Amino acid sequence: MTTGYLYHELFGWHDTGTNAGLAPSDPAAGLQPFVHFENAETKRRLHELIVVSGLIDKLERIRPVSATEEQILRVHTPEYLERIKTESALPKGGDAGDGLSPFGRGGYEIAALAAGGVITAVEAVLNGTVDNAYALVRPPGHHAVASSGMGFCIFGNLAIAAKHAREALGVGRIAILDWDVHHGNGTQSVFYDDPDVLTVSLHQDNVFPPNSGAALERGEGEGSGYALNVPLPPGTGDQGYLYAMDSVVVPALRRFRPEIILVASGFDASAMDPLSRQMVTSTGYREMTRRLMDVADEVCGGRIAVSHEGGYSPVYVPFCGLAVMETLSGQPAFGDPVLPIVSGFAGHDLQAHQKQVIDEVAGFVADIA
Ligand SMILES: Cc1nn(C)c(C)c1/N=N/c1ccc(/C=C/C(=O)NO)cc1
Ligand SMILES: [Zn+2]
Repeated sequence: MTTGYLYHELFGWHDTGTNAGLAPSDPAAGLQPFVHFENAETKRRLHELIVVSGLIDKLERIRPVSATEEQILRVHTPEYLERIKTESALPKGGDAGDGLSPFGRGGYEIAALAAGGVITAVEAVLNGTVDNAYALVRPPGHHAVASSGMGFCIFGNLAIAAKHAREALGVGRIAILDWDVHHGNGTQSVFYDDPDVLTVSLHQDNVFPPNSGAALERGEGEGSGYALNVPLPPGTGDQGYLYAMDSVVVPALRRFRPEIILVASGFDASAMDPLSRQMVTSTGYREMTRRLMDVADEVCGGRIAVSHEGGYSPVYVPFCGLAVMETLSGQPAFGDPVLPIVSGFAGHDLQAHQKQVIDEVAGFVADIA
């Protein structure tokens, strides 16, 4: 099994400042400056664990190539692209649109490298250089919509890569699974009316964006039925996520039969994440990846390309990400010293109210033609 791995130090230089990602510091309101939750550390620590664990020697290193303006414009408006370029040239940079997604000078070039990194990883999988790939990119992308960034995202990295695969490489059906704990609203919006791109989002119910990702968001027009959303209750642990994989994701992929599966891989559903309230452990991520690989082997020659999204625990993101990449590459587990703590939490078993949500969405899978 040849697994491609893409990372670049520039991703650690994306400057998100000290507004914590929630609101600019404001002493009068008691808001002290705080490192932005979407910071370099959570990605750099994952990269360094991949190196220190020795897994890096089992992976095929892929060098990112920056996305071109033409590639970015397949998803984003010219006005938005120009605004990012203009603000990126300023001494203190700018913001992607919601005041929570800042970038420093040169932020455009880094965001273009992130989007291009995902394109590069997808191309390596499609041309057979690697069997599957993980692009550890930053800034993340799954919240970005055509005319604005949001939720720490500047460009829709995976959406741009999927558009490239279809429009430049002639790929037919593409499935995009988003297991980041927040709704993959941006990716969904790009393909909402497209029956050839299936988007499936597993997320904690109504965390971010507000009022986004309900089970009844199922696509529109020609794309009706080709968006699936599983708004999981807070506290959902490994078995809840695995039941969602078995009941919704795998059956949907079997019916849809994509030519490649893309994954928006955030680790903010982990049991140690500060921005959400799920309980997934490295074992949960390992098993989710295993199930995805099994169905990918069935339907699309194992072709999977993964793009890093959120995940804000500097302690646990490394072990969750390592578990995914060990599974993708068929390597044995290095070990997760945090696992005894988080796997011991009560509530990992499938709960009735979680099963109810998942079973409702499972009923929609039959509408995939
Ligand atoms: C502040 C604020 N104010 N209000 C009203 C809302 C709803 C706010 N939440 N902001 C957030 C909360 C979480 C994220 C996570 C992004 C991610 O990890 N995506 O994968 C982004 C923005
Ligand atoms: Zn997230």
